[in-house]
Amino acid sequence: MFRETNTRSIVKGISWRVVATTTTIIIVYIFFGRLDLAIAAGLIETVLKVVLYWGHEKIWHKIHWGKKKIEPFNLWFTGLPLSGKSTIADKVYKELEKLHIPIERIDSKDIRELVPNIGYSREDRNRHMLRIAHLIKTLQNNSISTVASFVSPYRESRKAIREMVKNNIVVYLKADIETCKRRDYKGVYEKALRGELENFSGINDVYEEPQHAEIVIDTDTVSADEAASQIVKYVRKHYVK
Ligand SMILES: Nc1ncnc2c1ncn2[C@@H]1O[C@H](COP(=O)(O)OS(=O)(=O)O)[C@@H](OP(=O)(O)O)[C@H]1O
Ligand SMILES: Nc1ncnc2c1ncn2[C@@H]1O[C@H](COP(=O)(O)OP(=O)(O)O)[C@@H](O)[C@H]1O
Repeated sequence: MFRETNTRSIVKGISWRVVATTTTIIIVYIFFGRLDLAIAAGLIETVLKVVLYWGHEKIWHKIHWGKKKIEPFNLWFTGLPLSGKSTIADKVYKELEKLHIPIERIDSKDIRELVPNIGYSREDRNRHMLRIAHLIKTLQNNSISTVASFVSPYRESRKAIREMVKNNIVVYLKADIETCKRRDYKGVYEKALRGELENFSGINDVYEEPQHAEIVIDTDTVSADEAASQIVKYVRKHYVK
């Protein structure tokens, strides 16, 4: 993020006055063929317009009509491992970035690398979710929206997130467990089925389906592109009009 310095504003103001005054001088000279008149018009215009511009800006500063506040929102992707969370969330994030709103992407794999000693027990995952909720809340306090993707298999942790975070949009990516196993490019289902992973959601631990998700998409039948487009449409309708 950049902040406009006072020096830059002043230099920009001067450069614009030079361009505008020169234009006025040229136009008056073309019409009347008198350089003295053209320069006088240019000078009067400069003084008058500096004062008028200042007044005009002051008045508009007080008028709130036509201004739209963009409320930060959180898109929360949940679903079984390999249901398509990262794939679709990445696509959605790429599209939302084009709207020039402050937005961040938070994916489970990046966060788990940063937070050591966090496992997959119910207690660990619930604690982990509270940390993520706190992070999102902090970003929202600075008007930054988020696209977050986590398995988040338990209702209580998704409820905690909803309570802590503003404008929470739960996106439940439904997928048949057999489909997820077929997509297993990470080899995690294979490991879980061999008994090498404990508490693996959908295999040897529960995935509690969301009951109040704002968006539900079945990735068995809906392509990743179509899913992303549905989600972006929802965000544009409710938050970025
Ligand atoms: N035991 C166990 N259970 C579930 N998932 C496991 C487990 N071990 C490793 N993995 C891989 O880690 C990813 C899930 O991490 P998350 O941070 O999203 O989980 S949670 O939200 O804290 O429940 C998840 O990745 P995704 O495929 O991106 O969902 C799994 O591949
Ligand atoms: N309709 C779909 N939506 C999302 N991903 C899909 C879809 N069909 C096939 N896939 C594939 O399934 C895999 C999903 O992996 P990923 O996005 O990492 O899931 P997750 O983050 O839920 O573990 C990717 O290889 C993706 O290309």
